Amino acid sequence: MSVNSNITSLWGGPSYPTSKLADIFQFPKTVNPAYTILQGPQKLSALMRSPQDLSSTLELLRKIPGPVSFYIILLLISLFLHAVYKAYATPLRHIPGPWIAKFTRLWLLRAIYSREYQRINVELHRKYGPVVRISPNEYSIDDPDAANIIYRSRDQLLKAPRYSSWGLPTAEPNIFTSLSIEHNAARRRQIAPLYQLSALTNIEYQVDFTSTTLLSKLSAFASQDQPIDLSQWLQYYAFDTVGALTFGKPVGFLDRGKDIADIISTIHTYSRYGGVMGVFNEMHPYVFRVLQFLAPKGEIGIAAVYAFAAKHIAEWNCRSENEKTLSVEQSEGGEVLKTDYLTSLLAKHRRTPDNFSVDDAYYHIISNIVAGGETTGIALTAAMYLLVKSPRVLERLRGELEGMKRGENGRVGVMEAQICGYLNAVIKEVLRLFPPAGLNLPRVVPKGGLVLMGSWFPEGTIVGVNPWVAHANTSVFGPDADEFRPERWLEADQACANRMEQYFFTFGRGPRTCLGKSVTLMEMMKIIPELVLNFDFSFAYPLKEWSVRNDWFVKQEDFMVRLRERGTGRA
Ligand code: HEM
Repeated sequence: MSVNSNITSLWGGPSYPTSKLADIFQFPKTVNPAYTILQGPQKLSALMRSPQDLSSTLELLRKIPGPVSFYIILLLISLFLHAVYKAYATPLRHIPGPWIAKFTRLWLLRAIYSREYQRINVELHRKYGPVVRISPNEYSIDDPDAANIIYRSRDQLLKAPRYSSWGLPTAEPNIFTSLSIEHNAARRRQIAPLYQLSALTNIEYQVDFTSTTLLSKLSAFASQDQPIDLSQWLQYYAFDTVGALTFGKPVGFLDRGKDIADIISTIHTYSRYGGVMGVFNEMHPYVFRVLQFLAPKGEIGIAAVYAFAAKHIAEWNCRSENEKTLSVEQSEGGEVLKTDYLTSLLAKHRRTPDNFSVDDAYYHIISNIVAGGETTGIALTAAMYLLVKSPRVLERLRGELEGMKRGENGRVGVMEAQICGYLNAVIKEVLRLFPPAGLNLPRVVPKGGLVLMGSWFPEGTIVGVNPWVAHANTSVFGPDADEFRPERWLEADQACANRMEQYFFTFGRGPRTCLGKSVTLMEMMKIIPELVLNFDFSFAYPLKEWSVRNDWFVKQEDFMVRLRERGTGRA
């Protein structure tokens, strides 16, 4: 697959900011009764709950000329009988859950569409217990022993087809969306060493560069005593940082103080699309093509990320042979990061052109931006929010950090941060209380079925744990699981610590665990100390809460703060 074909085959962009995409799911207002049935999850569930609506719909259907209405009624009856059969002809019919979810995936669709799935899912488990039926063939699990089986490393369970909805049906699946164990493993092997913390420390100066830009922006806001949306600036920071690590220079969100080419909002809308569409993933290739057809053409949104990457590859290709050799030499010595991911991967291509193509490099770097920007921005926002809300924790953290050693350039080094016990406990607790991924991580029960929590789950059943549910489990994290208390990670005895560690789902579990975990941790370890040492933050509007929306990534907005420089840091 050539670089160009990749770019042109894309769904081009931000055409649908979150609110607009929602409109796509609303069918046109029309007198055609078939549309009345299809008008979206809310209407449909209302229809199912209300016999009056149902009878009026049947009345409408009756008005359609003879044979057509006959076939529609036949179709509805067969669908109904099929749903009833699926609901009860399973050994898992005793598993509790919302009544309607036994019969149709529409309950799940509606719950995800509501953008509050993490809250709904936690409440479901509080009401029904450790296993809940959330669709005719899908079960949400909250049990550490069952989780050990579902996310095991040997004989790993396949990812559920839902993941394909985050992929482009016209292209090779990416590492995250791939449903094939072999494909995923082969692709992961190509780059995994470059994502270890030891490799990343070589290029942490890229993080320092964007940190300095963020801190000077915040200083300016502090001197103007201007309220700012910190969630937005931390998103710019996270995207610029992962951009710098990937391409050797930031995309420029911080400098320009805006979402360039709507890249950030498009990635977010795309994650919402994947989450909602995943429930009926078999329709994704068709819906995607329609959206692609409707999307404005040009280098905007995700297409802009691809174009940005293609431009950097082209620039590298235009270098003289001498320069190229030099950059290969700079990156020689096996799998090491010398300047950025792209240069290292192109160097890998240069060393072993038959095993690793330029397109392979292209394939890998895109996922850095798509998977690594928003997630880290969310984690940083959660950290700052929880610290502003918890003066006790903030004070203890500052106490630890004030004496910490700095690197030569005056910035906090990851090696120094790694040995700060309380800082690491704070980061862990933030990621526990506010995991950025907010849907179940579904897997398919393999041939022969599985016994989970004493029940037999037949082959093909979908099972999964939601990080929000796991982290609210009081038997693992204690009766104060709802509280932000970093000390829990420092005080726990070995057995309890192991149990918490095993049930820590922020980055997933098992062989498909997050590849970029160390990238995020490095960013958090470096920037959180800088922020809390350099500034005092206070809520700009104490009575107004931030807004949180679950679109697979549980993103915050309107985290409005005022800042004051403390004079003890080194902004
Ligand atoms: C707070 C930050 C992050 C969170 C919460 C997060 C969360 C996750 C989760 C939960 C999964 C596993 C999904 C599953 O099992 O269904 C995952 C996979 C993945 N993540 Fe992250 N992630 C973060 C940052 C990053 C970064 C910075 C990168 C890249 C630079 C990245 C790249 C990936 C990739 C490539 C996968 C797919 C791995 C595979 O399936 O083999 N992530 N992430």
